[in-house]
Amino acid sequence: MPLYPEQLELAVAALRFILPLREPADVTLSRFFRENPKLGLNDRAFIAETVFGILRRKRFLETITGKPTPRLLLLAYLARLQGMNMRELEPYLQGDEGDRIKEIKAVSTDSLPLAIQADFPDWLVEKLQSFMDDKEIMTLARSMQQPASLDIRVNTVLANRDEVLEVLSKDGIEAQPTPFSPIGIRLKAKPAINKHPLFLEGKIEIQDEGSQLLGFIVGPKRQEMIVDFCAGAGGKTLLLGALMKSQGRIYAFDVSEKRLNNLKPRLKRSGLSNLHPQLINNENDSKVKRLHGKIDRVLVDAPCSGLGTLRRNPDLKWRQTPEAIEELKVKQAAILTSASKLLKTGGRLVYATCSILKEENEGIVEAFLAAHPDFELKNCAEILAQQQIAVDTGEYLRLNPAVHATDGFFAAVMEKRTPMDAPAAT
Ligand SMILES: C[S@@+](CC[C@H](N)C(=O)[O-])C[C@H]1O[C@@H](n2cnc3c(N)ncnc32)[C@H](O)[C@@H]1O
Repeated sequence: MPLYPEQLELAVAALRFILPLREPADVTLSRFFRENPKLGLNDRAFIAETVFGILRRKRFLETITGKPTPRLLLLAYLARLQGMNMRELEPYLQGDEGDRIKEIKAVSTDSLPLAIQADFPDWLVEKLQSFMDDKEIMTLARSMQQPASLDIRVNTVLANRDEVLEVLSKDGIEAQPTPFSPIGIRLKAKPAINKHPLFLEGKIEIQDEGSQLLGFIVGPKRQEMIVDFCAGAGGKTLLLGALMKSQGRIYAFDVSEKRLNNLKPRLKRSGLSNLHPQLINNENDSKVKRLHGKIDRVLVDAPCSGLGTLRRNPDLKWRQTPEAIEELKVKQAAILTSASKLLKTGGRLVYATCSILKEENEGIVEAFLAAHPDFELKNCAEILAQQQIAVDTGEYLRLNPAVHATDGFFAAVMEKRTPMDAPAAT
């Protein structure tokens, strides 16, 4: 669809509004849309796509433009990354912008440092270099420079995948089954699926395929007692509830009242009756202690840097800091330790993040296992294979957008041994 100059101006205004990056870009963009209620659907789509496209390549665009204004960033994005030629850009250009764009188009990028090509902050590249080579970092970075697909999960309590695929096809929404999750569907485009009857009737939820796989890693059985320790707005809780066919009992803990409140309408739509949201003050809350030793499976979907979700939240790479990650690591270890006390002997503890950093993933799990010999690491690939899910990343689940076309996720499964099997602490 051709651009028109007003659209370009609107995108510049949105970019100016968002670029200080004082809060998450999606929050600021929603505010921009609320303050500009007359914008049509096409304008909104163009603005969102453009602003997020620029945030994904902000460092690269700033480098090739020198000291850029939001307008120049946008023009450079259209010229360099969207492949618009000078003739197409001409109607939008002012003053000497034509000359600037010609220069920008000619900048050679082959010898740019890795961090600029990857479009990562230096500190992130340094952290990644401690366990990845430069080629691997570039492959990961390129995958994170692309927008994420729109994945949905079929709520198997109310529908099955074939039936949902049939409705979508009838409604002209192109979709296909996700390659790994047996209850996932990947949409070709980004329709407003949250307005579709399938969504309103609770038959589908929006959920990245990687997030869906975490439910299968937990593998809850009907009649079990489950705790989703960091349930948030319940993305994974709802999946666990459906996998249990609305039987058994799931406690959805979180310290954020706002997030738990966001779970309520989703819970209502889902038709599930086995979920019990519980606001806790912290990981040592008395509501947690009351359940010590009584739970079959615990999911710790820990608060993390979120760096596995850069396709969706590209602003995170510019807002996250090494200092904040240090604080998160302390929190992650404390939550995992508290959560582990909930388990019965033989129970399953799943630690998961949407981070790509070893220090938030393997680092936390290895320290936990060293201090808790009563827990034994289990093999994620085997657990998935038992459910006919062919994702083999070894003992740990390590999903990566470059390999699996999902967000970056990590999971480890640990089982609480019977006391006599447990070796002494190291
Ligand atoms: C990665 S998010 C959870 C996402 C959620 N599981 C989902 O699938 O949508 C991490 C959550 O941990 C919560 N959290 C932070 N500190 C916590 C604590 N001490 N105990 C429990 N939850 C905590 C945050 O409020 C946040 O909702």
